Amino acid sequence: MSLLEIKNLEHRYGNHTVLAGLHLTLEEGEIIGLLGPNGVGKTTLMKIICGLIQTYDGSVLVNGAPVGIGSKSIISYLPERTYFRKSENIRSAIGMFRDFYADFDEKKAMEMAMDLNLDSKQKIGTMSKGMQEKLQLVFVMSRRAKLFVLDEPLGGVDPATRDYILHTILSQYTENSSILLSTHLVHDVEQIFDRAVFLKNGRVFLNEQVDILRAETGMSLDQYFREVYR
Ligand SMILES: Nc1ncnc2c1ncn2[C@@H]1O[C@H](COP(=O)(O)OP(=O)(O)OP(=O)(O)O)[C@@H](O)[C@H]1O
Repeated sequence: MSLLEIKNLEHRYGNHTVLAGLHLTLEEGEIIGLLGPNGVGKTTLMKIICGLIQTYDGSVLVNGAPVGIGSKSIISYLPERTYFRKSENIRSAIGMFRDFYADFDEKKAMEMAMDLNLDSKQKIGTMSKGMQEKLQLVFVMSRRAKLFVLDEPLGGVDPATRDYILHTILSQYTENSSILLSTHLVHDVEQIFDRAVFLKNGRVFLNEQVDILRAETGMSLDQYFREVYR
């Protein structure tokens, strides 16, 4: 059974078709880069996988079952925008996550937050955008999920912190979990990808192991990305 099996997925916003017969199968134990230019449909696809968009045609199976309560319990999702309440601090947010997710590792979350020099008593609303994004990632990665869906986890953070975050992502990842990660920072992130999925015209244009891609094209993933979307 595949971790993710998508067949003939179609989604439109009004008259605007974004996903047009997309097929994608992913197995467990991989870090997958979901790549493509602005507006190609990465966030839309992630929201469908995570059950936030329910209006679509086609079939989406997570661990063999349709998207629903079961799939939500094994997916940890980092949305493109943070969703903390501004008045809470790290401690109270940890309490909320603990109540919400049975697989949330509170100790790990606090350790990672301290590693990132976040102050557990500071109100989240007074943290900078980058700090809030780091915190959100810490929480999302502190679940023992089977599939992590990370929408642009590095968007707002400084280059030094990117390395810590990549390290965090790698260290939380186990052989029977997978990570689907979208980013425009292909050069910075390609070292951690096992597989790259390129979207184009509402479909999967390419789904290949990154090592094979590099060997076959003689290019880095970043160079190949620029070629494809030139
Ligand atoms: N709520 C919405 N209503 C109407 N159109 C939308 C909505 N959300 C997204 N779209 C459109 O759907 C298309 C795909 O958007 P989506 O956010 O999935 O792309 P993306 O690949 O994640 O882009 P980016 O890399 O810029 O984040 C875009 O043309 C966008 O304008």
